[in-house]
Amino acid sequence: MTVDPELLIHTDAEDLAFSVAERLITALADAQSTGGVAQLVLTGGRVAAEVYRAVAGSPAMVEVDWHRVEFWWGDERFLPDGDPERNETQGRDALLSALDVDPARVHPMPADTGQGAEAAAAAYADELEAAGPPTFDVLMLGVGPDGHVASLFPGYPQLEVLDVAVVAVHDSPKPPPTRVSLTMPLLNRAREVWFVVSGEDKADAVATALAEGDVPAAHPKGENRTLWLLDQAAASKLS
Ligand SMILES: O=C(O)[C@H](O)[C@@H](O)[C@H](O)[C@H](O)COP(=O)(O)O
Repeated sequence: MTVDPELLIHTDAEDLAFSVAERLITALADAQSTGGVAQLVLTGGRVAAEVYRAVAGSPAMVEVDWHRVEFWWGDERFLPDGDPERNETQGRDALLSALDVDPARVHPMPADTGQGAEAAAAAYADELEAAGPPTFDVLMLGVGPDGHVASLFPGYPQLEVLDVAVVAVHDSPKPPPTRVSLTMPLLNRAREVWFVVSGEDKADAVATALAEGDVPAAHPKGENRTLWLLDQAAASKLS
């Protein structure tokens, strides 16, 4: 069962980042409250990195047993290991390096070792098959000005792929050109889907997505909750 999206609008990007950070800490602690492992899917991008830095700097972060959080990624820029543009690199720099994580529970998408993005996608699909949860607890998504989520771009064939978990993306309109991404079925395999969106340049995409228009961001829905966590600028085209 999926429910209607919930909008939470924040004053500005800083307020958004701090609010989402506190919400994430609470959600992970709640997911652990029955003694289990919290399953989190990270996204890339500037806005997400601000959230990660706010989590790492929050006094409340002690509420989470970070050793019992499983970290996945929704997409990755297919670049060599350690490349500063990789979502993994940015996630480690902004968040993971500040936490006492269990390295075995950190699942970055493969770096470019010359194997090709298709092989990387297949390898991550295997990892999800072997170690992934039936349902993620929280799946975070940024949204592009064109309404893309993860590395699923408007008009790209990967949007229609329903029979595999992870795909390679080439000629991405957002650099770098080659990426690896969860497919839409996986973006819907979460108790909560959180869209974290800041800035006027996203306002049209947000309005289109919430009107169930023809953008990728219109499709991911949480099984329990779908949260649109916005600043006023990103919400400025909502009627
Ligand atoms: O690899 C990436 O770039 C992301 O995963 C992508 O989906 C991102 O979340 C959006 O493009 C928003 O990015 P910004 O927050 O930088 O606008």
